[in-house]
Amino acid sequence: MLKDRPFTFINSAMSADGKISTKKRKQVKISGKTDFDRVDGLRAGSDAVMVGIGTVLADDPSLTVKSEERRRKRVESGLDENPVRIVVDSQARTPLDADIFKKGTGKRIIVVSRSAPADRVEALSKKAEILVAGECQVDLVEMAHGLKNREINRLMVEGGATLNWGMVRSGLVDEISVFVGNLIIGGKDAPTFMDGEGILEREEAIGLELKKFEPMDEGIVLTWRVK
Ligand SMILES: NC(=O)C1=CN([C@@H]2O[C@H](COP(=O)(O)OP(=O)(O)OC[C@H]3O[C@@H](n4cnc5c(N)ncnc54)[C@H](OP(=O)(O)O)[C@@H]3O)[C@@H](O)[C@H]2O)C=CC1
Ligand SMILES: Nc1nc(O)c(N)c(N[C@@H]2O[C@H](COP(=O)(O)O)[C@@H](O)[C@H]2O)n1
Repeated sequence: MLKDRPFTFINSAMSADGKISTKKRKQVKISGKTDFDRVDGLRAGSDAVMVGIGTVLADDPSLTVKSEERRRKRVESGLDENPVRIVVDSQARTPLDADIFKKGTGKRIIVVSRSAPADRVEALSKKAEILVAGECQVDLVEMAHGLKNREINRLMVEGGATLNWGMVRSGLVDEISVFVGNLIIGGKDAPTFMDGEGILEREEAIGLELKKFEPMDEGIVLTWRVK
């Protein structure tokens, strides 16, 4: 299976109660300085960094490598300054003035479904490569094959809650790293590390093997292998 798709890992930052934002669903700083630097290293070491359209609309991330030194090293080894930036966006809703287009150099891919409005796809195709996968919603397995065919061998997923779940549920994730910060956010409407549909029975749970735990800033980074 793995040879048909990239090695894929999710990185996220959550509160001690598992929230990745507040109920306002806007970007919240959970990581400390050391963790943000660790995340930057993960980005720099990846072929591509991917988010869902919910994260683009909520956070407007640039997903660039922040360290000049890391960007320089990438260029020295024949890569673009930034990994390919990917948005999973069934209906081609990515704003044309999103920061992923405005900030940093390098390739962008917008993954749309076959039902995405043609005019939106046309407009986005001037800013990014368009990868079509799925009928009404992006088919993540088809997408993963498409990314592998584009020589994306190491894929970093940076959320949000819905895409994280979709990727894990589709059996497309090899590893998870999560920074757990020293705060509680609460709220039933605040996004958690994994939202989506969830499961009904314990037997359906996705098993993990703990690989590493590392105190960082005022929290801890947990690294898990997905069984
Ligand atoms: N603390 C952290 O580390 C991070 C926090 N966040 C936070 O997370 C929140 C955003 O999360 P969320 O709203 O869940 O949005 P996501 O970024 O997870 O995007 C979800 C959207 O992706 C699209 N999508 C397309 N195909 C699929 C598929 N097969 N499976 C799943 N999703 C698919 C859907 O929209 P469509 O049908 O239109 O395609 C879906 O609504 C924000 O509050 C943000 O601040 C985000 C990243 C990291
Ligand atoms: N690792 C991490 N820690 C946090 O505390 C965060 N809030 C996030 N958010 C993610 O980073 C994206 C922003 O990236 P840029 O700084 O714009 O490059 C954001 O969209 C989330 O995916 N991550």
